Amino acid sequence: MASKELKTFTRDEVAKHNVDGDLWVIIDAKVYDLSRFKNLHPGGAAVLIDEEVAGKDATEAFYGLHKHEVIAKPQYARLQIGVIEGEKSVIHGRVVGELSKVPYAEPTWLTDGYYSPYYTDNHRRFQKAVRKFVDEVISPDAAAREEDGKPPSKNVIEAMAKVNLHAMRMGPGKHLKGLELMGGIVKPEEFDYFHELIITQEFARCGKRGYGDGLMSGSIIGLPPVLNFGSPEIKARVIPDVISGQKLICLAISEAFAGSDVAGLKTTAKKTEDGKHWIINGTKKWITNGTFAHYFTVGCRTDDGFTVILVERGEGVETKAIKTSYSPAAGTAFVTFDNVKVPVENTLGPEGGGIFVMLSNFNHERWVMICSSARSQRLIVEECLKWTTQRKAFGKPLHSQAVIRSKIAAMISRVESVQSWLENITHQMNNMSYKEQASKLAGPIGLLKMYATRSAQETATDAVQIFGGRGITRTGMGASIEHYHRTVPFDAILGGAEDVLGDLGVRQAIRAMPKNAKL
Ligand code: HEM
Repeated sequence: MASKELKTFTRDEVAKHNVDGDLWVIIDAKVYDLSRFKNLHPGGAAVLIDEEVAGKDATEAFYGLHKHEVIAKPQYARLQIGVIEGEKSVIHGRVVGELSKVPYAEPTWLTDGYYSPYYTDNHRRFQKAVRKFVDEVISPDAAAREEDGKPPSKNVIEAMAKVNLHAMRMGPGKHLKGLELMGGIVKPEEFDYFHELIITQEFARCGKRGYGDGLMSGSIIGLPPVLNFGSPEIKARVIPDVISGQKLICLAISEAFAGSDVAGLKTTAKKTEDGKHWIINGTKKWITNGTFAHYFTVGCRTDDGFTVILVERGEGVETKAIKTSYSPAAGTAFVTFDNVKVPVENTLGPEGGGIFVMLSNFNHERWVMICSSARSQRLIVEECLKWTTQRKAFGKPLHSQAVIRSKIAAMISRVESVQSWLENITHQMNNMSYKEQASKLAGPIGLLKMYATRSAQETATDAVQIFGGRGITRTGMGASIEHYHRTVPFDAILGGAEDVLGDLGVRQAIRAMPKNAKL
């Protein structure tokens, strides 16, 4: 509705429209005519005709029961007929590209008046641009695709390619050479792990876990073996395909038979008699992006042990969707390889050296997952702070209950400690060679991922308790909480189960114990 059509009313005038058939309410200094909408109201007519609501200021009642996005929808916004004389609306939803003012809703470095040793002005400019891009391009698609379960839209993948987001999500390195990054905000040689952390954390703000994985997360784990171990010919063909968003690649390691236990994998690759091809047979399970991937980075048993081979979709390759507890937008697949013939040139790294190819990939994958988990937890803190402020129980805001404040205290402490440890590790990554990272950071990253995902699950449980029935309802006020609680275990399983990672961290520490260290 154009604003000039809106009239100005006094509160007394509005109060006269307080009966069935002539029903107005005030919400945030705006006047709504609900006379006809009343019978369509999902919450029923009775609550609107109630004498506490009809003709009155229903701001508090409205925000106790609806998200702001309800009233921002065009079909409801047009119920507005006027504004209250001399008053201004103060409530607004997320503003594109803006930082939240809710305490702890942003990491410290993005909070007014606080400092950080890690981020430069360039990181800040980069964050602004990525946030705007996510708010404008990705978030609307995330909400729609999470609902209909289709893969992320092609126009989003293409828009990401245009600013080279796919390439940046592989981390700093030679693959960025000559590319214009985020419209030139950051030079390829300046791009560091804090820039990548920013991308991952801004993406996580969409709060749609299945879609998030659908957004080419398969490439983040499937492409590095090609980048680091592919032959020059393979690199020249596959890398441009993937970073331009034209083709998708996924990592196919885990099987119904084995996950973390790579030695237990059953997919085989046998050489043809002339030694020119591999013949691959076997199955892979839980392969993220598998249903729509064009390339598969596949872990195989070979005569020499374990070997990683690049397979293209074609004869003998089949993918079927697996129903998981998050959206099919992630493209989670069961993959079968039936006598698939692949040139030996597609071998990634040395034959029998697949374990090293995989291990060198794990640190980055797990670090990306921590970045994402930390940001998703923060989103939940923001939801809980808003909800406990606007929701009244026993006549007072929910946060007037000490037990609620204690849950929020624990949530804040968890997310802040995860973010601080993460930034410390990211700083180490910026200052270590890839090889040093593999030897010095595998343990800390494993431990932090374990800590982050345990924290995330505790926060999810606390949030459901705070939201009550709404925390288990897919629409309405608690929709984000329900979604988070349902999908949070993905972080704790993908990239290595919690106990395995914690153990890895401690074993690495034990190996480094000095022989002369005694009590
Ligand atoms: C412009 C005014 C209003 C619009 C457009 C509107 C719209 C909606 C919508 C779309 C829902 C479905 C739930 C959701 O998506 O969040 C809903 C539920 C509800 N509404 Fe309204 N509503 C309005 C005003 C009010 C007011 C003033 C009350 C006063 C008490 C109210 C009480 C409720 C209740 C009790 C529910 C059910 C909530 C639940 O299931 O948790 N609504 N409303």
